[in-house]
Amino acid sequence: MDVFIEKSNLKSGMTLKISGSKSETNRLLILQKLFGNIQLYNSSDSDDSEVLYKALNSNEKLVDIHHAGTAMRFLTAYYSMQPSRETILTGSKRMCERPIGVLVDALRNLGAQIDYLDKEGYPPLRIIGDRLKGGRVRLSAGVSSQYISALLLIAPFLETGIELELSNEIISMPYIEMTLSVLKEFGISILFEKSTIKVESCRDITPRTFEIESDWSSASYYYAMVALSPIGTNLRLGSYKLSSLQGDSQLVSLFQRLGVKTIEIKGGLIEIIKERESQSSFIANLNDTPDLAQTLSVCCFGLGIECVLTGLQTLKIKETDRLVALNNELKKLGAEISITQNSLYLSSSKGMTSNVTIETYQDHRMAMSFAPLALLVPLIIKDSEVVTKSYKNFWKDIEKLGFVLK
Ligand SMILES: O=C(O)C1=C[C@@H](OP(=O)(O)O)[C@@H](O)[C@H](O)C1
Ligand SMILES: C=C(OP(=O)(O)O)C(=O)O
Repeated sequence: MDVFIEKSNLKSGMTLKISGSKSETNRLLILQKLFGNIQLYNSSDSDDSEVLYKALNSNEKLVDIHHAGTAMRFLTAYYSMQPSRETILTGSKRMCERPIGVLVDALRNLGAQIDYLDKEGYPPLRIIGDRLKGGRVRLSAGVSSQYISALLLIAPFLETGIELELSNEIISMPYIEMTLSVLKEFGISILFEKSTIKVESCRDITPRTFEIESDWSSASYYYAMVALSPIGTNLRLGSYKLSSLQGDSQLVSLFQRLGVKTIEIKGGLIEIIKERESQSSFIANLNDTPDLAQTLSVCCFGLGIECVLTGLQTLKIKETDRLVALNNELKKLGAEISITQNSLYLSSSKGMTSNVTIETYQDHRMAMSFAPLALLVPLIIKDSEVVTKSYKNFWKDIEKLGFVLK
């Protein structure tokens, strides 16, 4: 369904509670299944977490995880170490275009039996599970950190643990650190030195609960809304803390440069306030925080400022080629933009075209990152339901904040 958003004003002083981090949730769902005695609070209600939960609690041979990258990668490792189980793991058309060869090769080197059912290096996969022993394996860290997290999550359950030797430049490092932090919280012994990560075998943990922090990537859209509003506008978001496991909490310093200040207040809330005008140009390397690329570039366009983003090499293998999608849609609004394989350049601009229809390319972040522009001009977001991949209540929540949707 397409949604028409009238030119709207953000209601200042409102409070929103956002659902749990999908990255934290999906790691913990795997560990919960493997250890059995973990209780989760504030789990993500995203499609990606629902689909993973369902897969982990079903004995079906055919498992379809739709668009969920983490579910695809984490389950490839998980099914590989389930003795006497055969699984056909597939996903949406786009998922079958997202590479998985680096992970499959690493698992095969550990003894896993995995076949490609269509194109070499891509889902769908046939996985014949077995008791993997573990050991040392080398893989590239330059394509997706999810391959590394997938191996780290099963590592405690392998007889000898795992030793990963990472080659190439490490991308999305905070997601690897999140996986390691979660394992450490359960008392699992980890050593990360230079480019080698060792995880010890450990099958038992003391039963415990885990309170998942809300999703910082979802918070980014509210940062953009506040940045595009008059000075003094503020919102309160929960449940967040400034010392987060999520790399996207770098929003705090990134948006400080766009005039938005963050304060941690009691009760697990943060307050974000438009404190001053933004800088006149914005330059950032997003190697650690690729999911913020759309929010930041669209917000800079709304602010009319120059924007130079680098470290974007992974964007082309996400839900869509996000660099091409940004280039197409920002151009429609009147932006002067150019892209390379790993960067985006946006000139400073004045004004934008009204009533443009934004294509979303089956990418939740295309819909949510363009929506804040309705604070400046009316616009139409195509296939608005895409947001449920990570943020089920997005449209309801922004209506509460004053956005007028039709
Ligand atoms: O591990 C995770 O939870 C994620 C890692 C990142 O992917 P890449 O490592 O492929 O960049 C990120 O873009 C994705 O949304 C979630
Ligand atoms: C890239 C994303 O997710 P995934 O890779 O897990 O599909 C995302 O949520 O922006």
